[in-house]
Amino acid sequence: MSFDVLQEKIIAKKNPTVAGLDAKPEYVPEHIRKVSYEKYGQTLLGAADAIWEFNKGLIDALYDVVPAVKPQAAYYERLGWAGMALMEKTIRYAHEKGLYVIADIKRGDIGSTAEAYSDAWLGATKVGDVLCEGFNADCVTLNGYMGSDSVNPFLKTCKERDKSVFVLVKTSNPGSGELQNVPAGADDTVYGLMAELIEKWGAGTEGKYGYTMAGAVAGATHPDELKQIRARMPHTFLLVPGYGAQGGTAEDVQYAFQANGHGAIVNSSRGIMCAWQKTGKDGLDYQQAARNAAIAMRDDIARFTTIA
Ligand SMILES: O=c1ccn([C@@H]2O[C@H](COP(=O)(O)O)[C@@H](O)[C@H]2O)c(=O)[nH]1
Repeated sequence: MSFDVLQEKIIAKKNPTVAGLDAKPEYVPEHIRKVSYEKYGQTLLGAADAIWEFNKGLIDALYDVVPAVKPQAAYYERLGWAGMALMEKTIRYAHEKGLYVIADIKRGDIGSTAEAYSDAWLGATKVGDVLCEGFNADCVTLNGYMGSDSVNPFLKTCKERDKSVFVLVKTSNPGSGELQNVPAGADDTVYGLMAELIEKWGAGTEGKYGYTMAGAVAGATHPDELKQIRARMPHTFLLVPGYGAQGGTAEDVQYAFQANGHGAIVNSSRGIMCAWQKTGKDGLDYQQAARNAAIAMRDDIARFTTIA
């Protein structure tokens, strides 16, 4: 079961964190960009080549520290076809290094289109008689606010290919409350109803750690809601973005975990990828800086959360 694999990687590394790979050219140190731009010019291909070198370097520096990486699709899509190839190569390389890959795609659409997204990111596409694999991530993020028919095709693929999903419940951004915190139902909120739906969608697929294949996203920046979500979703693995760059702290994210320290993974993207920008060494030390930042995050979270 996919979340069992993730939980076991977390236990083995004693580290419930995921390193985000938000592929922005500005995050890549100058010495790497220079080589790629000389080869391909200042083009989308040049940017994708520079980010590929950067991603490989980050993965090499982090694979024995973190259990997972989370490439954010928007940054790859922005680079056109070169970005799509970069995404595929990055996922493959992370897998070669034993990392669990969460593709942050936040998709949501009508059933037939959701099926196409699901084939693309978790499954395979039938071409003639042949099933051709696409990105082959272990897990994707989804926007489930279109309802069960937008999520079901992904859950079908999860069952067939042992994958999992994280569905948005309470997002980390400042405006998330505009809709998600609106009162709804009998003494509830929109995000509370979504939490209930996700528990229902996943029911019956629990793995050995007790989590279903339908996980949920709950931001570190809203610790009160995080606490409530943890209590209301006992069978749901949580992805917790918002630590670090968005202001979430180790004290805040402790509420995402169950008493045994299981059931959640905390993301940091800029905090790890851009750590080199704070060392004053022009990015020549970007690998060491990323590694130090990932270790510091692990140790920070361990001050409040112990993994059994
Ligand atoms: O509620 C959400 C859902 C997803 N994200 C994504 O996580 C990372 C956060 O990056 P940082 O640099 O660590 O702030 C980014 O890819 C977001 O798209 C989120 O922030 N909040």
